[in-house]
Amino acid sequence: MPTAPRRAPSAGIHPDPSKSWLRRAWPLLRAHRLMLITSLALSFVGLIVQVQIPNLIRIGIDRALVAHTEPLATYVWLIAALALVQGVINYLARLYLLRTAYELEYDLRNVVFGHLMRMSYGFYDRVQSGELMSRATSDIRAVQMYLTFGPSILVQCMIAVIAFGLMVSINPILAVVAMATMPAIAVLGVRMRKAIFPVSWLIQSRLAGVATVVDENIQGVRIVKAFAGEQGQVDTLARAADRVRWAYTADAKLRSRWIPVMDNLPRIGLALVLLVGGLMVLRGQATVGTVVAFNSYVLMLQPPFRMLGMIIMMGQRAAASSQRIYEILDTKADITDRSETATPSPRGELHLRHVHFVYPDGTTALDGLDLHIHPGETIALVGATGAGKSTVGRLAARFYDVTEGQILLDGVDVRDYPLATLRDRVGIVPDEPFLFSVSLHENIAFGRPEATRAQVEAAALAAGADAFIRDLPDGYDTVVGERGYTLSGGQRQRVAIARALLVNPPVLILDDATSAVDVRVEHEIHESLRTLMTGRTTIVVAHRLATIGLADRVVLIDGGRVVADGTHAALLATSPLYAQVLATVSEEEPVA
Ligand SMILES: Nc1ncnc2c1ncn2[C@@H]1O[C@H](COP(=O)(O)OP(=O)(O)OP(=O)(O)O)[C@@H](O)[C@H]1O
Repeated sequence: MPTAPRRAPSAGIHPDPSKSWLRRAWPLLRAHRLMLITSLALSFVGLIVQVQIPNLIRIGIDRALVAHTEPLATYVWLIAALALVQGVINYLARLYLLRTAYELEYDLRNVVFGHLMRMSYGFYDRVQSGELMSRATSDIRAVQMYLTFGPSILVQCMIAVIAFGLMVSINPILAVVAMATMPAIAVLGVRMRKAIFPVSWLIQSRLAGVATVVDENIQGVRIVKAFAGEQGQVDTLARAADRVRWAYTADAKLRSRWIPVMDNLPRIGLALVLLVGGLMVLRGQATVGTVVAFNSYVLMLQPPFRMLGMIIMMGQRAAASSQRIYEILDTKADITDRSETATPSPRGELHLRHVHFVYPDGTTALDGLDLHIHPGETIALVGATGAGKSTVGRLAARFYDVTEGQILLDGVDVRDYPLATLRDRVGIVPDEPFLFSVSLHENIAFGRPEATRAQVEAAALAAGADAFIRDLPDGYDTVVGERGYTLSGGQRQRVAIARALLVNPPVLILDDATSAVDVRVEHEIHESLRTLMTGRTTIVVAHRLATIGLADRVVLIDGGRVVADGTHAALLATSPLYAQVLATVSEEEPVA
């Protein structure tokens, strides 16, 4: 299916954090100002038309029904025509307003997601994905709503000014009477929102809580089932759902207390207009048409006054939401292109010099590691759990930057490569390969989206994946289930190997690529791995004896540094620690 070309966001957020949230969001609004202003202008015109209708009713009643000086039909047609015009104008105003809102949301979403994609591993170590999801959805919506619906509500409030002017020109005393309840409606509206607002927040966060429980259980359903944890999880969900129920009930109680009050206030306004207006009619100071028209004005004016409270709360919510979005956008990506140095032609020589590395949470993983790997060499990294083996690969591919020391690829510091070039030259097959819910072709071609079917098939063939893919109902077009769970561990592993093969990097890091599979499948994968390793420098993080067998040289790591380096046989003979680590490894070796 051809994908639509992506529209780049029209604008971003002002980068200066010292500015107010609205000023920082200003570039976004400005980018869509034409559409927003058109919508606001249309809605203003619509309101002017709307305000004319009660006045026409007044004239119609007074002249056609009371004085009999003009035909009734004239007014009926006139009002119907104005209603039609107002309908068309309102349709356009609403259309443009919603389009502005969704364009703005599109921009904000793209800006936030683009920034998230630039962030490094360190950032994702710190933040919770649920928290990010909520920022990327409900916070963006809250800001969008205020930026677009806020001005629109303000324009609607202008109706009060226009209508009041018109009422004063008809009957000043009755105009004041008609407006008498409006301040009370505005004040009570603000109070109502203030009372309801915290509960709405509570509902939002509790709904997010339920979503987290559901999400974790769907993601972790295999563990839940494996440990017969279904009942426990159902109870956990019931507790979260009960918290939501409580918050909704509290919200319902508040609303049922406030809404009748808010609904009845305009009726008091109507009664006042009838009382004062009626007395004036009896004394000949006003016409019947005026009383009817002012009734309509009272009803027309109360929604904008009610909405004042809403706009204040929307503003507060948007301010809080924008701060959470800005927090993400203000976090600078720490792994970025450093300089524009000429990159040497790839040979695959990797040299780690006195590398120290401390994870963002303070854990020291590497502590003065020295390692030189020659082009085309395959080394196995061996060590006890937590020794720092995987960290070596993460630093070589620059998922993190070294704290001290240097990693040189073909004589140039990895930090001096453009990131895209570096990632092309250092490939990683992780221990838990991640597959996207797209076709197998797209999964294999992830690093080379332009690859042809023939290239994808060749990579899959070399990785030993071609045969099982062809057996699937749609072959290479088969869409794998979420995270590739419709495939077996060994199949996923082979798809990941094919993905790396297609990119063809001169340096390859296999992070324990066979840990998830049984010995028979491991044997088959080793065949694929051998193909993968030929002609390139390879680091294998090895947990199994068989994997160590793939390497020319074994490097033993302990406490974040190299403690022994040589062939398997030499290390076995000279390093008691190596023998000890191997003994643990062999114990973990699954029985075939
Ligand atoms: N993202 C992280 N944040 C903080 N500390 C981490 C992180 N990843 C690893 N560590 C810590 O760094 C140290 C080295 O971890 P590393 O994953 O490199 O070990 P390893 O030798 O690959 O272990 P294993 O064989 O168990 O996979 C460990 O103490 C580990 O707890």
